[in-house]
Amino acid sequence: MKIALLGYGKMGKAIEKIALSRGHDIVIKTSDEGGYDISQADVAIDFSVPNAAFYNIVNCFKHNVPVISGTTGWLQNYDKAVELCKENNGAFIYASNFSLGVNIFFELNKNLARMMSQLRDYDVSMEEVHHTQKLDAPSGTAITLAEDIISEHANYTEWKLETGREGIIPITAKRIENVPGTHSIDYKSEVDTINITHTAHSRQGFALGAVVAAEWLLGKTGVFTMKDVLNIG
Ligand SMILES: NC(=O)C1=CN([C@@H]2O[C@H](COP(=O)(O)OP(=O)(O)OC[C@H]3O[C@@H](n4cnc5c(N)ncnc54)[C@H](OP(=O)(O)O)[C@@H]3O)[C@@H](O)[C@H]2O)C=CC1
Ligand SMILES: O=C(O)C1=N[C@H](C(=O)O)C[C@H](O)C1
Repeated sequence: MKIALLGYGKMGKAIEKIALSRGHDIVIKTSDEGGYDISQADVAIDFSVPNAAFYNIVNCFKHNVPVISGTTGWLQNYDKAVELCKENNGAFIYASNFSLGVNIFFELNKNLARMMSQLRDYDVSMEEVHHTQKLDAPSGTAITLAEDIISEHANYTEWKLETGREGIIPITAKRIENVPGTHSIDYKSEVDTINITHTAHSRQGFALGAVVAAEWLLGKTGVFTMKDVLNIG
């Protein structure tokens, strides 16, 4: 596959290594908005910055190039991207987290939330920890986890980056040098705490998931998620 890397930072470089090891070619690697011909690529992988992702994705739709995006912090435009994908008969996968481990963790989180919904003595809270260069907070993964709890748990309708109030999931975002990504969910009562945590040891899991998603998307049209790619849940 000829791959365009839209965003050649920490993730772009990790994806390049894995893509090459799986026999793919990198035909574009860019950290700019333009100055390349996207139609040279069979597939594009966008890991850029929040204010660039939407443009990069829509540019792929316009040139009939399937696109994977892992960029977080641009989701106010996600519905518009889906609409434009359909209008252009394009192919698109966004995931807040491409790693297999986190996608299993997403399922665990939903199942746990469903069970805890019966137990009114427990309050939920979430913590995410990432490296200090991260531009967005809370992380995209934390937002997915919180939205999944809201959809499964009768007590919660919102999340906020603050301490808890009735009906609100409090999320704490910490920034510590070199942490690839840790997400932790606590259900706390007076007598005990139930905790589930996912800890990424490197960026390799995110990068492998993105390349696997790109391989899966080639030749398809439509809007998909990692659940479709991994066939889990
Ligand atoms: N979904 C997932 O599994 C994961 C998602 N992420 C997300 O991916 C994104 C990138 O992460 P990471 O690689 O760590 O960040 P980096 O800051 O290391 O890389 C982002 C790159 O994008 C470049 N860039 C800036 N503007 C544009 C543009 N218009 N088009 C293309 N590239 C541009 C930046 O260039 P410059 O430095 O010159 O501005 C930089 O090289 C973040 O949103 C992060 O949250 C990260 C890991 C996993
Ligand atoms: O910026 C990062 O590094 C990461 N971003 C994603 C997010 O916002 O959830 C995924 C992963 O946690 C690493």
